[in-house]
Amino acid sequence: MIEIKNLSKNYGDKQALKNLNLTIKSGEIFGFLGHNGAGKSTTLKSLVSIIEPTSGSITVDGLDLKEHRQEVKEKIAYVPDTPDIFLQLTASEYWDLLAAAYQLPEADVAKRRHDLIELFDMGAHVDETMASFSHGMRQKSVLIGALLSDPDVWILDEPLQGLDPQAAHDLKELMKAHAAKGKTVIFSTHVLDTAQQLCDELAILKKGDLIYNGSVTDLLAQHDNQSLEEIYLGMAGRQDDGHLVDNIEGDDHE
Ligand SMILES: Nc1ncnc2c1ncn2[C@@H]1O[C@H](COP(=O)(O)OP(=O)(O)OP(=O)(O)O)[C@@H](O)[C@H]1O
Repeated sequence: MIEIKNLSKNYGDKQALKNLNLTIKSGEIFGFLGHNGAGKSTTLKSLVSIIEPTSGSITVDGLDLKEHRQEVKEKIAYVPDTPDIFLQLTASEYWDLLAAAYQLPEADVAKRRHDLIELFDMGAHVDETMASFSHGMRQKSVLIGALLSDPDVWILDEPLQGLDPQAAHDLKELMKAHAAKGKTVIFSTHVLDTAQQLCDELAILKKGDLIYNGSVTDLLAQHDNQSLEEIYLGMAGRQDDGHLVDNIEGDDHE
């Protein structure tokens, strides 16, 4: 279980996160939704200690992140929102580097590495550089690297971005299977269908504020016959009755 208490993050005088309180239970898929700049990546980066929160605390399975940083990090797989990293390395060198950093014995990791490469159809590309990859191939390489150590908690920032339909399907199945084993999957997405399909629980952020936390089922039940898109836009969206689109593509401009 992950507990986030009174978490705030300021960048200079910009408040990216305002007093966030959340409990994320093991065995569930937890999704973060929110417009660009709402604070999703800031939250996820705080959970993996990439950024230092301005205030508040995070505990993972009862361990305070500040006091047990290394121990907690070993439990976590993190996929950042951009896969443009270690571009000079081949995919194989990148995974070797991660296995060494996590001190994973070759014998333990070999089968999982092989299986992940096969699942994401990267076998023909292991000796090619990350720089030569398409966005989706880099994303697959980063996913394989993050999941090599078989950590309990997966924290995935827009993980489906750029994946082909097969890889997206496979990753969603992996996420469900991981949660079904009683482990934790946390991810952010802008794709509401994906959120509806996958999430047990949701947090919706708006300009650093938490505006909804609960199950997708409850959210849909509270809004008769509305789609998740309609509900989401009603809560987090702009109230402009469509005139901004008309300004650009309306009849007056024909
Ligand atoms: N390193 C930084 N320096 C200054 N401001 C930052 C920094 N990182 C994020 N911010 C600001 O913090 C706010 C939240 O950003 P964050 O990246 O968490 O949003 P997000 O919800 O992940 O957005 P997106 O959907 O576009 O990825 C934004 O206003 C952003 O400009």
